[in-house]
Amino acid sequence: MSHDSTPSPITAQAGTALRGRLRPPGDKSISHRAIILGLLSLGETRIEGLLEGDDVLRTAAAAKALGAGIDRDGEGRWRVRGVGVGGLSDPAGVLDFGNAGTGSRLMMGVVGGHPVTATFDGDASLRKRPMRRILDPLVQMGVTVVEQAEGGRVPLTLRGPREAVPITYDSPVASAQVKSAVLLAGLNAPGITTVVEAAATRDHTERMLRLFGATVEVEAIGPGGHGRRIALTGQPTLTATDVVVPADPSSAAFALVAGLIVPGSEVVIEGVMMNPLRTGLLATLLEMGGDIERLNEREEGGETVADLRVRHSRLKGVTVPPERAPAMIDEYPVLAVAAACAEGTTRMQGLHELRVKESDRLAAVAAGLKANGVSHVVEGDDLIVHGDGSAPAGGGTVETHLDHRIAMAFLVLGMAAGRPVTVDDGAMIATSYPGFLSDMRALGAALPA
Ligand SMILES: O=C(O)C1=C[C@@H](OP(=O)(O)O)[C@@H](O)[C@H](O)C1
Ligand SMILES: C=C(OP(=O)(O)O)C(=O)O
Repeated sequence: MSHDSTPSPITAQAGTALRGRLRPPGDKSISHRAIILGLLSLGETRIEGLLEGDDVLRTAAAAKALGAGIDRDGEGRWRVRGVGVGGLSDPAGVLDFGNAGTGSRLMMGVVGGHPVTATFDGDASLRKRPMRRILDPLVQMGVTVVEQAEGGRVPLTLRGPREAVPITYDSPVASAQVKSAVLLAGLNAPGITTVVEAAATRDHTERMLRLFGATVEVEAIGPGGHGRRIALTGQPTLTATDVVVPADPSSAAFALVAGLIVPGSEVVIEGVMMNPLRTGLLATLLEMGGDIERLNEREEGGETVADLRVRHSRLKGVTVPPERAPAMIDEYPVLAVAAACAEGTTRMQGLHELRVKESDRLAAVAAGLKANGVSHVVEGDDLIVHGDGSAPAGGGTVETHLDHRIAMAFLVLGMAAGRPVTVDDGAMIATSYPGFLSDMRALGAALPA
């Protein structure tokens, strides 16, 4: 998403109850990976339900620049003709990933496993995000960082080695992006590339690699079996396959919380992916007393999905332990909104990774709560929100810092607050959920067209 244009503020206000059904867009993590593995396989991958948000469109453009043939057949229906592992060519221009951490970091892994040179860049938000976490393992695999902005940031240029070295990487951060970058680089390395993670993060890369024909062995390790050792056998022939993308639980989160906090609401959110490494918010909202039913569980695209029926509920404060963070890392902004409407104190612990997202989400959420009269405190890496069970005051303007989730979360707050809530810029919503405003309006939310 280029952000040279003037900001577009959006205001949400409390209105009638939310009612009806909605299907959130395709999962962003799976959408990026479907395009990337399409690029790295032989034959034509057909994707259904692809998220057509700006982040994913950037990944598609980068895949094309690296040699893939890409066609859009209709809404969410895409075809990718791959070049196979080892088949990438030098891109003609800079790979501009806009606002997308996932797209840029995973593609750094792809490029790093091939003897090609590519320059990565992005918007003002992406230019602030740490890339050393990706560059460190890639350098161990033989990649040369030709150029980089200060502190290991984009714009940066990578040159992959003639043959990547398979490594065992003990990841210092709980990050699916780091894990995925190493595994994707390992695809074109002879031998076994292993990633060890102390806490399991979303496993879409591992699952999809298998779907395309790679051998990936996964072992639960560490106390309580919460960690993972993932071993990929390098230089497989990946075969194009069909991918059906389930609805994104991180996008569903907004309607889910809105349904809980707007009085009188009853909403069904359809086809939401229930991968246990993505359901931390659901578990937390249930603990808070949320009336949420999991209906019609079924398999879609290799994942369990369910329809979620949510009704307005009296929520109570809870403690969210740090070990739950990987399973709900993108959902804390909207959980903070639920906490603002709950009775009692909600403690969200171990949120350090929130500081390196599209914005410093810990600071951005705290500032947004303050602007809207919600009592809270940040203690180290913990966010503590005090609610009294009544509607938050609202009336504030929230700075979104080019962060889609901050924008959507505070618009949800506005749907339940005493006075309207304005976000200073809604443009970034299109990176992950282009239909957000119209979907929420269809349920009855008082949002501008
Ligand atoms: O791998 C992925 O698709 C993602 C991993 C997470 O990031 P980290 O790996 O930085 O935790 C998450 O925040 C992001 O939205 C998507
Ligand atoms: C953190 C996110 O995405 P990314 O890292 O891909 O920019 C997100 O979507 O909340």
